[in-house]
Amino acid sequence: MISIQHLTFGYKKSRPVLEDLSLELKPGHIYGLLGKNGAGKSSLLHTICGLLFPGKGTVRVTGEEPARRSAKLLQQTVLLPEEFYVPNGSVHTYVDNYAPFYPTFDRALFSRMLAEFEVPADSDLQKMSYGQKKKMMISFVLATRAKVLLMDEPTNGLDIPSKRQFRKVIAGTAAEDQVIIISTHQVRDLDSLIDHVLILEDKRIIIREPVERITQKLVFKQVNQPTELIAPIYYEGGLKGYAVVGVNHDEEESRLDMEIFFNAVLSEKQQIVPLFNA
Ligand SMILES: Nc1ncnc2c1ncn2[C@@H]1O[C@H](COP(=O)(O)OP(=O)(O)OP(=O)(O)O)[C@@H](O)[C@H]1O
Repeated sequence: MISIQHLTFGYKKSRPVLEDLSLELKPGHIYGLLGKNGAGKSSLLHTICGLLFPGKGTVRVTGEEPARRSAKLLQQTVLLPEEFYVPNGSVHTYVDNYAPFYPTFDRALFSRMLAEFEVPADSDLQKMSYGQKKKMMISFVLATRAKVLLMDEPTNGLDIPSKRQFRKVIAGTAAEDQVIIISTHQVRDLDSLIDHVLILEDKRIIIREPVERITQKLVFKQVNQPTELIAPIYYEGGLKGYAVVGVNHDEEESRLDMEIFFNAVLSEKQQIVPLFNA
């Protein structure tokens, strides 16, 4: 569905943000895109939807180059940016104006999601809070039923019940023919939703793994002392003891702690990345 080969992109030629980045993404999955501030996550999402153009290499979405901005592809690729603009008017007016760009737009689904998020459909967009606008935009993006949904920090600004509703609506609408990429720093909001982890570091994707494979290779534990795990690769102390990551030598079952995994990968790249390339 999404095939990126040797992509190099930079706002200035002399300073690439993404360099020789290759990535294949398949439909039917929810990918969590993680990376430090400034790693290039938003730039990558903008390149996938054709708002930024590759300097070198190729980006293909359903076989087409997004940079060509064909109507057929634009109807099937939707980006929810981190910062977005809403025009004057009501939610109804917004849908009347923008839904026609998406032939698969599902108005009934949109109304159900607004109700789920408790956003009144007759609200004036300019009078809504940031969180309410965001929930309207999330509902719109999902209701397009587009094949490629790209969301940049979608849970920023959502209150705690809305984060739970967000997980519920995504889990309830994600389809087998869709690729969903969610760029986030709020991994704890989403770690039950994401089924593949992408880590962008050093201008390329250094981890692209299904959650099950991560927990096959690594074991995640909460312990009183880090030494309770033989040869831990990484640990972090907290109020309840230590979160520890080690090599899963004994095929132990554990639950992926995405935040600890991300920190472990960045801190112990040399040890962890080769485990997945083997
Ligand atoms: N419009 C722009 N012009 C010039 N440089 C830019 C522009 N947008 C982003 N950059 C630079 O490109 C790099 C990657 O930015 P990008 O927004 O893609 O990162 P990010 O991983 O999404 O960051 P964050 O997690 O902070 O949102 C940063 O060094 C940033 O300063």
